[in-house]
Amino acid sequence: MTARIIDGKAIAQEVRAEWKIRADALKARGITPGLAVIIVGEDPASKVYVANKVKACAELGLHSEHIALPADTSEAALLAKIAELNADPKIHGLLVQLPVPKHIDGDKVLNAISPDKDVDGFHPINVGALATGNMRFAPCTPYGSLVLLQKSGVSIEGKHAVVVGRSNIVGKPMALLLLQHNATVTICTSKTVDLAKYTRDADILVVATGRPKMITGDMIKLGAAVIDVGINRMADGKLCGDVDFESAKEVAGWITPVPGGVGPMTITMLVANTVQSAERSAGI
Ligand SMILES: Nc1nc(=O)c2c([nH]1)NC[C@@H]1CN(c3ccc(C(=O)N[C@@H](CCC(=O)O)C(=O)O)cc3)C=[N+]21
Repeated sequence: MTARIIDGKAIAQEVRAEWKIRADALKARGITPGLAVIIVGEDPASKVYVANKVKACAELGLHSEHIALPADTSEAALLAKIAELNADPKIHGLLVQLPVPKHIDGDKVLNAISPDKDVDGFHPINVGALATGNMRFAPCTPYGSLVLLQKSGVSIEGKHAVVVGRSNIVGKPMALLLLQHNATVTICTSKTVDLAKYTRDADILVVATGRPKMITGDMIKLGAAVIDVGINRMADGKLCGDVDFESAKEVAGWITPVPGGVGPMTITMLVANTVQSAERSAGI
């Protein structure tokens, strides 16, 4: 068997076109959705992310601002910038690129972002809203992964979904979203004893561990849908996922590539959340 490759770039384009209609409707009413991204310090990986995000905002005709602060920016100065953007009516979505430098308390930063502009969905109020099924902003990577499954025709209800990785930004919210869609959900961690026992039982397998190629074909159920959230840069400069694509594609029913899988969808859902936030602020 050879898996159907889930084309994240193509699906991202399709979803962006849907959101462009909504952005255009807002602009017709004189409201341009606006996104602000704050980056503290230099991180080579964030350059691609920022470049792709700028492109997506431009495609949809959104207003976007990039605030690049030096690595030695104080916590107080960062919190002041967040307060300024919280109060800025041109800005409907605001995020601080993670991780922040060690001298800054990341939780304080997430708490400072207005829950109404928190397009990452990382503020405790929005985390709680997702956990109780009253979703406001779904975190972009899990949200994008869910849309990839839906657009690929993978059924979720009643299926066994296994999420490997329990981070606050991917694993935990992914598990909650799948649960919301009536999957039977198992969350595994790097400490899980006999991980393959769980992954081999997964109809839907989402991998977000940050460990290159740790899931191999022999750990996957025949016909499973495999979503690879990992983006690892190898010594040769090439990107690879947390799944060993070559062996996995022989067993899986569907699989996302890296790059060109979850990454483009993360950006798309960030833009979608920004448009949704602007709609909400306009009372739509
Ligand atoms: N507050 C916050 N929110 C985030 O959403 C966030 C963050 N911080 N910190 C960094 C990570 C990383 N991230 C990526 C999103 C898309 C691609 C992406 O577009 N990848 C493409 C291109 C990859 C490449 O060519 O390098 C792909 O996978 O095809 C990459 C990385 C969002 N992040």
